[in-house]
Amino acid sequence: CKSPVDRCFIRPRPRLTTLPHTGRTDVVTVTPWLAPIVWESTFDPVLMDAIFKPQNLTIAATVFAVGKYVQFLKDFLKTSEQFFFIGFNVHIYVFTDRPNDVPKVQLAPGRKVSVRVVQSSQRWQEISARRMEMVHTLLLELSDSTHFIFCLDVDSKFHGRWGSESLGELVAVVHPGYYGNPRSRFPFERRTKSRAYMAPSDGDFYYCGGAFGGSVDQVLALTQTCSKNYRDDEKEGVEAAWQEESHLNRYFWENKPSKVLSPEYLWQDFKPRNPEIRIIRFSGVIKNYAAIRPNV
Ligand SMILES: CC(=O)N[C@H]1[C@@H](OP(=O)(O)OP(=O)(O)OC[C@H]2O[C@@H](n3ccc(=O)[nH]c3=O)[C@H](O)[C@@H]2O)O[C@H](CO)[C@H](O)[C@@H]1O
Ligand SMILES: [Mn+2]
Repeated sequence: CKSPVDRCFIRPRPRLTTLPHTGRTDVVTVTPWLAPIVWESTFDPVLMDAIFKPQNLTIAATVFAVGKYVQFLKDFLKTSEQFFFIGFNVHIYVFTDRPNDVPKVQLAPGRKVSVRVVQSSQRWQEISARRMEMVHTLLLELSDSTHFIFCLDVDSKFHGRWGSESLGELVAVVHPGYYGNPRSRFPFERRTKSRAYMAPSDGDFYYCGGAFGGSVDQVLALTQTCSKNYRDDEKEGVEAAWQEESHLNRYFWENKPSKVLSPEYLWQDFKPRNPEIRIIRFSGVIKNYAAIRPNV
């Protein structure tokens, strides 16, 4: 047998009438609109890479490190070298107001970091929310040679594989804080005056603002809508409960993600690991908000 793709002919074939031995029965693995929900043991990483690697894809990632958040870059970049799309072309775009403080991290062949200088703000809410329009501007400039993009929080580290299994046209990550809660407890924007408004009966999952992605075209559309809605709210003196995360959730309600990533793809270090979380791939570090944000 020549390639890992061929290997699927010699490994035990899944039988449709019995639960596959590689599947999961303790968690939901498909949405009601038939998008996969990616958990450990629902995919074969060797097979997935054998499908995607020959396509010579370039994966972009954006990360913002404004003000004191530059301190998170070193671990973010170093751990991305260990776990994020290993063996693919990866281009990480760092947006910062402190370009001289961006650490030099040793990169494997095919991997690149670019720095883009952005303005700071006196409010962390604005720094976080304005990411949408800056990502949108970046995407307008990218050539056809970039295929997929992920937009990630910087205050985080990779701890496990994040690879080709996460690729899709429109990719959302379920927020680690709310996946056990009923819809009524999701912290959606509930005021009708905001464009991020969600009615009590609305919502599939509560998705996180700290990680999302998809094809360049799909993320272009997403960032255009979310940044416009944030700006239009702002003109009327309205800021959604969780800024761009609220607008993102509204967007994913109207535009269903084609792939959903489980909270393995954005955990939080302060949370104990629940039994269904067999691997933590990416996780937010514990931080002292008062010490690192420009406002409280
Ligand atoms: C895990 C997760 O889903 N986190 C989301 C959550 O809070 P978080 O508490 O995780 O927000 P945060 O403090 O990490 O801010 C979001 C991101 O904005 C950037 N930043 C923020 C402040 C600053 O002074 N400098 C700077 O660079 C940085 O990339 C940071 O990772 O809610 C926010 C809503 O506003 C965002 O949706 C975050 O993505
Ligand atoms: Mn964060």
